[in-house]
Amino acid sequence: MNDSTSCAVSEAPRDQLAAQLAESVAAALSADLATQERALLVVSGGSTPVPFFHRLAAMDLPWQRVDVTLADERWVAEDAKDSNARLVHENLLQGPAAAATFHSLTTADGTPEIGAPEVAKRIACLPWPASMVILGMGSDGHTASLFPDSGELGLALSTDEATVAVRAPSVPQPRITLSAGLLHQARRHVLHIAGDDKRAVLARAMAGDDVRELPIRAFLACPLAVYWAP
Ligand SMILES: O=C(O)[C@H](O)[C@@H](O)[C@H](O)[C@H](O)COP(=O)(O)O
Repeated sequence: MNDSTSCAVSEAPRDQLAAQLAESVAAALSADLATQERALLVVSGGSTPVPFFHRLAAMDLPWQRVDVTLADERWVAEDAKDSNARLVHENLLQGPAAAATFHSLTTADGTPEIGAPEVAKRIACLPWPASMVILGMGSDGHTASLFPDSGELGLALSTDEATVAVRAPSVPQPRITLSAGLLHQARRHVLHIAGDDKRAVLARAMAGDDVRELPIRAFLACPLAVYWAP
């Protein structure tokens, strides 16, 4: 795995991949914490990151100096079963990593359109640039909540704002996403995916350039370190 090579692919069983990614994230946080007081890690939801969260949570790091937030979130209560905040609390903020500070992407407002400005203010107070952004990807090529069928995709790809409220016919709940511009600011970018279907989507993304068709394309030149397992 070479974090400086665009789209380098690491192939390993999923648990081994999770361990490798946890090592890489810990090294990035340690390197940044050697020169700055606090470091920021941006993670994604979904099913893929769970074993990685478990590995990272056990790492020996000065977690009390680490801020954690999400690339995107469903606009649901933090204790809802499909809340990414809940996923992070239950799987990452455990053991040594419980000392990290988590910053959610939701408010008590009824919609992300109302809550997004407050979340943006919260997010602006974090120690940017993030040490690392870890993205996932759906089989439609979405990443974070940048969905091909969302009316807000163009805004999320172009705005200088930190957050965008998103609705997409392909997903049941409204969402909030960090904008592509803010995600781009991170020092390091990782795409963590598993399965032959995701690999095929990535190959298709790498063979073209229409970001609206496959929004993951917005990150292919970051450079993006790809962690893939069968
Ligand atoms: O679900 C989320 O919270 C993220 O918005 C999404 O971008 C996710 O990373 C991909 O959909 C991959 O999800 P899986 O890991 O479940 O395939």
